[in-house]
Amino acid sequence: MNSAPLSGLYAPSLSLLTDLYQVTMAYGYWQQGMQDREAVFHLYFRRPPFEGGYAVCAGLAYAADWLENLRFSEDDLAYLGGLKSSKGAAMFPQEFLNYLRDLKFTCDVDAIAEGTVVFANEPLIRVQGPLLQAQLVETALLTLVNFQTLVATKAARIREAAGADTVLEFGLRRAQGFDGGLSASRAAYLGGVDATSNVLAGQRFNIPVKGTHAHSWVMAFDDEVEAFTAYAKAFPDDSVFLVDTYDTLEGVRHAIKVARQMRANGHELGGIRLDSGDLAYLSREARALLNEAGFENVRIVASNDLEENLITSLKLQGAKIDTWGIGTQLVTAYDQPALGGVYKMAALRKPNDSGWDFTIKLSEQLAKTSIPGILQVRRYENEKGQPRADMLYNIAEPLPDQLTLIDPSDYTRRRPVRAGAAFRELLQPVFRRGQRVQELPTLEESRTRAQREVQSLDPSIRRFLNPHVYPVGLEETLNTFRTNLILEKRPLRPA
Ligand SMILES: Nc1ncnc2c1ncn2[C@@H]1O[C@H](COP(=O)(O)OP(=O)(O)OP(=O)(O)O)[C@@H](O)[C@H]1O
Ligand SMILES: O=P(O)(O)OC[C@H]1O[C@H](OP(=O)(O)OP(=O)(O)O)[C@H](O)[C@@H]1O
Ligand SMILES: O=C(O)c1cccnc1
Repeated sequence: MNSAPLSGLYAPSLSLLTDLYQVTMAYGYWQQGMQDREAVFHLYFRRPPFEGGYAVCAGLAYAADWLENLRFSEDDLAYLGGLKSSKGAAMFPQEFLNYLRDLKFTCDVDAIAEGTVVFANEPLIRVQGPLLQAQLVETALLTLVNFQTLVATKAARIREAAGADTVLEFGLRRAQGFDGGLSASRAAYLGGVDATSNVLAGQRFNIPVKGTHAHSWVMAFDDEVEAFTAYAKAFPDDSVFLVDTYDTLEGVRHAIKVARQMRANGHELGGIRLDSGDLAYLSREARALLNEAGFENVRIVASNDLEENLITSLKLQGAKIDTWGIGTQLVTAYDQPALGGVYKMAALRKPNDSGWDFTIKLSEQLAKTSIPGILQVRRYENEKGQPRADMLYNIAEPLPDQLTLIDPSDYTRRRPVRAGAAFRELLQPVFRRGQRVQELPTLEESRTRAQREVQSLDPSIRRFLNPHVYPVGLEETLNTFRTNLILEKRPLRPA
């Protein structure tokens, strides 16, 4: 179920889930005879989303599934064969389509496990293999990883604000289409919500499904008491009544009335839901009414455009809310609708030679200049397993004895690595020569990892407002190499 999240969702083949320019470049490389030149690409983002201090990596299960199924079907080839150039000729010749028909994915892929906390500039995925293939997979990897990482991060922030309270994801109706809704539900669960209202996500990913009822249920009856009584008849042990259709506190009194009848019949009301008005005030009043009536265990669910900052504020206001229902803001990542992850070439084998050319994309801003090399991410941790700093280094070059981390956007900021400091390497093999070499963790395992990893971060990095920047440095020889490559590639303009 979890290992093949895309299968059967769309057409038999998803290989055309790409931008046209990947296919035109593939044709060009093939025409040049460059298709098998070995190349290395990294997928990374340049800034954590939501002006936060970290991101939660997600989407690898989808990406691995897509890569494993990368082959062009006859329908795909017929479609590509029908594409025309501006002069009306076939865009791709039959020989190239034949090449695509036989194409098998043979790259090595290393990736950071889903649920790991990650930071700017760290490759989440490294692809190494024939240039044509390593380039062709760019768009799919980005679309599959960017969105889920974004939503998992939003969910982790909401989880942080909610503490030990229950968080339900209610976003499907507001999501970016059904595929957006489905991957958002998966990523939200991975990032830390407890359940979803999305039944398809429940079925496909084994996520617990939960919910209450809508205003229309109340409107379909003559009055609230009748509506609640009918709902309790259908779900005597799992009822949560939505109390704000007409007047919230009056609704709470009606819920209490029905809860008494339920208790007389041996059942307990599960909760009430507030969906409008001042949620701090109304939840406190509702709690008082419920407690006075002997319903201390009836939970108060709140919804209405909630997100992490509102949850924090409501808690500060003394709101008595046990369960948070979160839709729009979570699944659309409302305050930052895209992660901006990129996929950049970092190394290319020299022609007729076994050595590497390390490649770089320059930018006016140092922060946007790519990092050359075949990169690994080494995470240094203290005795308690808390992350202290990450080091990016080039595995194709020997490491010096004394390691120093250099901030990639400010070389004056540097920190030496203590001798014997404990670390783990974050990029782990997923494919070797196109074959899966690792069973990926289940969604549940990735969710557990995410909670553990986020909690292990220093609170200064987790805070929402102006978080501390977690140190990610380039190993000194890599930094020197990068600086020299920038100087070599940048044209000298006389003053
Ligand atoms: N005590 C509070 N402090 C801060 N924000 C709150 C508080 N109570 C509710 N909110 C938030 O204020 C926003 C607007 O609430 P409001 O009740 O006006 O919503 P509404 O959708 O206009 O209500 P209605 O459904 O009655 O039209 C929502 O995002 C809600 O979550
Ligand atoms: O507010 P969200 O975080 O997106 O959570 C989902 C919302 O969806 C439902 O109502 P809907 O918005 O369809 O109608 P309503 O606003 O009129 O209640 C529900 O009552 C929530 O308010
Ligand atoms: O079950 C609910 O209460 C629910 C589901 C979807 C959207 N809003 C609320």
